[in-house]
Amino acid sequence: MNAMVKRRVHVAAAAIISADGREVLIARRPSNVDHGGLWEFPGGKLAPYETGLGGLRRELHEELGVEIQRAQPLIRIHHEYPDKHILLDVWQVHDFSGEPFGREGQAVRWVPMDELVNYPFPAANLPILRAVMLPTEYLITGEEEDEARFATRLERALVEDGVRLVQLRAKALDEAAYRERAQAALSLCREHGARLLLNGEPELLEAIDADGIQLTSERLMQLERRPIAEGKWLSASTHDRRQLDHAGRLGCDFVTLSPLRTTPSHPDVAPVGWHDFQQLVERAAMPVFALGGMTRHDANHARAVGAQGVASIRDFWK
Ligand SMILES: Nc1nc2c([nH]c(=O)n2[C@@H]2O[C@H](COP(=O)(O)OP(=O)(O)OP(=O)(O)O)[C@@H](O)[C@H]2O)c(=O)[nH]1
Ligand SMILES: [Mg+2]
Repeated sequence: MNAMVKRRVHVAAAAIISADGREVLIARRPSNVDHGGLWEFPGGKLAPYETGLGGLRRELHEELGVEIQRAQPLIRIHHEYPDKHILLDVWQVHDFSGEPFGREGQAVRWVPMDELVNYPFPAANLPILRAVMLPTEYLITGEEEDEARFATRLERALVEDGVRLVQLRAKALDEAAYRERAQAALSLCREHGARLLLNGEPELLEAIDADGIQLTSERLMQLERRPIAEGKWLSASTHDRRQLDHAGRLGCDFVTLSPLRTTPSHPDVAPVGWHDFQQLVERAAMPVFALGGMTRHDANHARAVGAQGVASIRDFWK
């Protein structure tokens, strides 16, 4: 086949979420088709002139016998298969009518989010799994000198705001003090079912069994290989195309992209703005959180332009 005329395929797929928010519906591809026997998110190729959501409505009706009531964009993935370029346009479906079943004879199964990794999916699907498992809000902890007040603030965000993803950022602390705070933060996060990423060196995970590491953009660019195991979450701070591409090569599970707006903390840095943000995110190989002047009120807009959601200190650290 001539590589110059690789087929371009636009596919719409759905992460259908159970009413309690804990499970997602997956289906097994028949053994006689492309990627046969692998699991997938239900959906299929768009017909000419169909929109993503329009095509998805048709596919879910045909494949599962359900009608979409409410859907939100989750992630768009561009992936090169040997024979084709595929755009996977994935939607999170929160409400639907009808009882899903395999109308084409395929197996369908409700699976708890954190068991998704045990199912074999096509190669393009890894970022989708990440996106399904991640929330729309990412709390970055702010300055705090007092450990008791730190704990109170973190617990407030976990309980009142329902935060489920936390980055412990504490540039003012020395290593010993950081570790101590990390242990306290980890217990609180565990207690409330939240994940904790440590902002710092990958080696920190040897001392503190947190859920992952957030790299600075500087550290990101120095690394040539993923520095932590697949079972832990790797994130990085990015500000431009070069850093996003490098994060993709390194196998980052998600990233932040900033500053979306000008912020008091970085007044001299030119903001990315929604327009460029959307273009950068479109080509990113992993879920992206918008950071910089964001509040939870920006989350829907962020999703609409392709982001996983918003990351913020200000809006959660009260
Ligand atoms: N639906 C779906 N397709 C996926 C996923 N991941 C992935 O790589 N693909 C690929 O995207 C393409 C989707 O094609 P499909 O076979 O579902 O298309 P379709 O429902 O329109 O079927 P048809 O062409 O047999 O009528 C396949 O090449 C498939 O391997 C996924 O999670 N869901
Ligand atoms: Mg299909």
